[in-house]
Amino acid sequence: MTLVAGVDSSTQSCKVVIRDAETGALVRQGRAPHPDGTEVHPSHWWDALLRAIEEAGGLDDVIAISVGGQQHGMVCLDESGNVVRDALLWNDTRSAQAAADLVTELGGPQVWATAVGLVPVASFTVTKLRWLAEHEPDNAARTAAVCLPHDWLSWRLAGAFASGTFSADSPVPPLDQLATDRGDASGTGYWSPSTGAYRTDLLKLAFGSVPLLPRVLGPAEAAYEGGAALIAPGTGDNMAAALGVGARSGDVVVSLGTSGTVFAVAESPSADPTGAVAGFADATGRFLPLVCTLNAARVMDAAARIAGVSLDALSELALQAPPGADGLTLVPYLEGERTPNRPTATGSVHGLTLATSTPAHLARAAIEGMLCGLADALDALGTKPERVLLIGGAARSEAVRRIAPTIFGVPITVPPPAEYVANGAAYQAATLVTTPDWRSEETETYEGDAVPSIRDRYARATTHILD
Ligand SMILES: Nc1ncnc2c1ncn2[C@@H]1O[C@H](COP(=O)(O)OP(=O)(O)O)[C@@H](O)[C@H]1O
Ligand SMILES: O=C(CO)[C@@H](O)[C@H](O)COP(=O)(O)O
Repeated sequence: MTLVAGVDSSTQSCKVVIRDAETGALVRQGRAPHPDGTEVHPSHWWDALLRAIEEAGGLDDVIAISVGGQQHGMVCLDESGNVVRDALLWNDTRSAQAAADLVTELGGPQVWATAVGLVPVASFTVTKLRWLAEHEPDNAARTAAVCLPHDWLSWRLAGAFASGTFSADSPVPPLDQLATDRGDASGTGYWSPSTGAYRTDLLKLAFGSVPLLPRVLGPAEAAYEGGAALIAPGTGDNMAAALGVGARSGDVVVSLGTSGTVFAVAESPSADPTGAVAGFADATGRFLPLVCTLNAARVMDAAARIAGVSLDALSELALQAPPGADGLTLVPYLEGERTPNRPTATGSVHGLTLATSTPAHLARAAIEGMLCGLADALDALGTKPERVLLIGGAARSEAVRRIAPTIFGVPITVPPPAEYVANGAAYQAATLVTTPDWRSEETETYEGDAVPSIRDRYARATTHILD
């Protein structure tokens, strides 16, 4: 059996799957948590990856590996390859003003959308670099190279394979060996999906100089060869999820992880001047228009904490309340929000009465509020899906699966719970060594009558938000 490994280094944890390259059969897996917070030293991701690899039984028998990683995080390296400061993550909103400034300086949202397929908001790397230049000029001056979480982990893996040392002290390769892929590069704000080239002029506008950037690889190009295993180009976690779930034309994927994302596979690049849709590239040579919210699975974590129950109990409670929770409406801007662009917004609860002041109503309102944000995202995407696939940690909740059709107004297809980002990365690794024939597993379909009043009420509630 020929084995490949796939890694999902996402916001909350690192997961590793080891699969048969030919059939995709799962052989072993492991996981380890990441620390909380929106700025994290990348060494924590490396430690978590090493622990997840160990739990997955090691890589000695693996011939290729690929890393899918949380998008947009700013990893700055000095000339020796040391990390300059903690990485600012996709959900860190301190660069909101930098984003607004950059939009104005280049001539408005349309110019950005045409240039790089997206309009800057705090999530994107380019705005974090502007923040760094303005607020930490010494760190900016020490920055010799900038890369993304998956680029950095792949580069560290290359050093580990080359030296045979998988530890905190594994040597690192030279900076000019850093590599990335189209998918993750398209989330920086200084790489154009339509031309396939860096826009170093935009990086210079933001940062004042142009540090070394990773080479951008095509889907079938190995990033590193010569060690004990090939290292595939890797990609952003959403691009890897699209691969893992086998997304095809006509599909829309709704992913409920730390972020909520709604995306589709497209044949041509997109440029949305409203900024709602980010016109990313994907990991197959095509494109991945995507809408992202900052508030998804953790809204349920928060509701469970308030109610003092487990996630499973929260799910059961939510199904005890009626659709619409008798008017209790929760706007889940617990981390600010990205779509709509409300970086300083806070969450709110509307419609409290004696009758709606129950844990069951709160549970239902939390799930409905989270899903309403994603239903708005689906509208913004503007495609009429043939299938809506629901994945991510919160898709494990029975209440989420059953409530989703009432909010989205379409049937929802739910693949078996699995690590689709890690699976997609493993699939990418398999393509380096074989022509994989991975069968997709049976899906379940959830249907239910749409209840438009829930979204109407939610829309009204979003106009009464405190910053
Ligand atoms: N049964 C469940 N019901 C609701 N939420 C769940 C359930 N299982 C896991 N989650 C949530 O899913 C989230 C992790 O999902 P995941 O897709 O792995 O996130 P990420 O990729 O952003 O790290 C956590 O917030 C966790 O609480
Ligand atoms: O910023 C985005 C997409 O643009 C997020 O989707 C990140 O890629 C983080 O993903 P998760 O950790 O929630 O999977």
